[in-house]
Amino acid sequence: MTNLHRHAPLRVALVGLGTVGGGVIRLLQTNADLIARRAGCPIQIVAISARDRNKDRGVDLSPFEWVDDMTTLPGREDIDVVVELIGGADGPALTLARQCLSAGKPFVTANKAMLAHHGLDLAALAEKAGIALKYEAAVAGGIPVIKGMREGAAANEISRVYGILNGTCNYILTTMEKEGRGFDDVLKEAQELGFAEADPSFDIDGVDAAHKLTILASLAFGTELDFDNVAVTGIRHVLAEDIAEAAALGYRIRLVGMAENGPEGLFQRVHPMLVPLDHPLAHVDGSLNAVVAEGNFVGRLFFQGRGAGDGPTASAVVADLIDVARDEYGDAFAMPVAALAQQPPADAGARVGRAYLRFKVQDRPGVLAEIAAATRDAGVSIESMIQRGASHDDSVLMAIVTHAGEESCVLNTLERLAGSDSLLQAPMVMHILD
Ligand SMILES: NC(=O)C1=CN([C@@H]2O[C@H](COP(=O)(O)OP(=O)(O)OC[C@H]3O[C@@H](n4cnc5c(N)ncnc54)[C@H](O)[C@@H]3O)[C@@H](O)[C@H]2O)C=CC1
Ligand SMILES: N[C@@H](CC=O)C(=O)O
Ligand code: NA
Repeated sequence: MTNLHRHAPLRVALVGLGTVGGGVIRLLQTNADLIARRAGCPIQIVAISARDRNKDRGVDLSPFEWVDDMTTLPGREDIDVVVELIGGADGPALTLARQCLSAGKPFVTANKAMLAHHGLDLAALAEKAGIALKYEAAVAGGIPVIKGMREGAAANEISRVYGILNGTCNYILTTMEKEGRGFDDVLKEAQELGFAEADPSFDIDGVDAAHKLTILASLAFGTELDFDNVAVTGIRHVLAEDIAEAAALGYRIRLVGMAENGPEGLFQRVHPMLVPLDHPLAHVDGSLNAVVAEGNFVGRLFFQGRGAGDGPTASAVVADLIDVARDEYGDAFAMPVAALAQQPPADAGARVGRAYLRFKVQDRPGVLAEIAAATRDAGVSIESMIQRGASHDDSVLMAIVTHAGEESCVLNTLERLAGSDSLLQAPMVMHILD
């Protein structure tokens, strides 16, 4: 340790000792001296808590006091800040957050589920107590996008924010694409690498990305968090054939979270999209995340980095602790809760864009004409089409890219085909990023 510290140590209680908690312990140990110089004081874990005291976590926990009842932490005067790395929108994480913020104890969390659902209430508690509520790890893991949006881009009116917000899905999609491996096999690997949520359906069904998008949208637009109006589609129904057809058409498939704000309302959606090869998001691979924000003075900002895993996520948690030690914090959502605007949701059907439609159909005369008639009657104009027969049965895969048109017309095409006995499975629609 150097002798340049300005203050006594920042004393931390760490709750949750899984992937991220373990990473935080390792990072605070490995970079202790540098962190102390940057923070102006050493950052020391004094107390730890998790569900299972006896589990081997691959880190030495003996220097720390084990606490069985985490609800005792908010009242302790020998603890300066509580770090919550349990997860879950409600339950013990939320109880702990409320107790800490009500008791005037600064609070650091990586819990995007809790923030997406209860962020405004928690921010109001922090505001009332005049203390820090920090959550850099909650969105895009190690990328300092919360700081970037809250501080760096704070002068701008942001019209659109979008990006790849889930490391597990990006790892699955890009590994399937590059190595031709199956979905379940790659998901298992993402879990072993510590990327996935405790319940991985939150990842693959797009819910985790929606939690993060909710937070980003509030920061970007100065609007209240509105998780309930995020339209969510995950990657469960993306087939290896879609990835191959998208590649043949000049695209890569990514799970994209996108939010736009304008006079027509707040548009928020998470869905697999076709990303043109010349767009930077097409080159974001593995557990990388990326966020694009378009500001009226700064122009296009592009943030990229590791969105999941112990090291990157711990990096964000400890950055928050350094801010707490420096006494550098402000309103959790970049302005007082009362100043956040209430914005109604926009009508997605009126959006104009291009789309990819995939049909698995019977290989028999008239099927192509049936689909073409449905698109024509719905007012959808076709830009390109690929049709391939399967070698193992008499099915045909038809992949269509439309010209730009209203999304409601694409949905109308599907409605016209609903119930057709030519379709062997439900069609897939993916919008194309422009
Ligand atoms: N793993 C990652 O790459 C990232 C995770 N996060 C978030 O960080 C948080 C922690 O995630 P992980 O470390 O991956 O989870 P994990 O499942 O590896 O660890 C969770 C820890 O919390 C403890 N825990 C769970 N329920 C508890 C309860 N009721 N009482 C006491 N302890 C309890 C477990 O014993 C375990 O030590 C979650 O909110 C997650 O969404 C955020 C960014 C990235
Ligand atoms: N499960 C999440 C972890 C980080 O937020 C992901 O895969 O991105
Ligand atoms: Na982050």
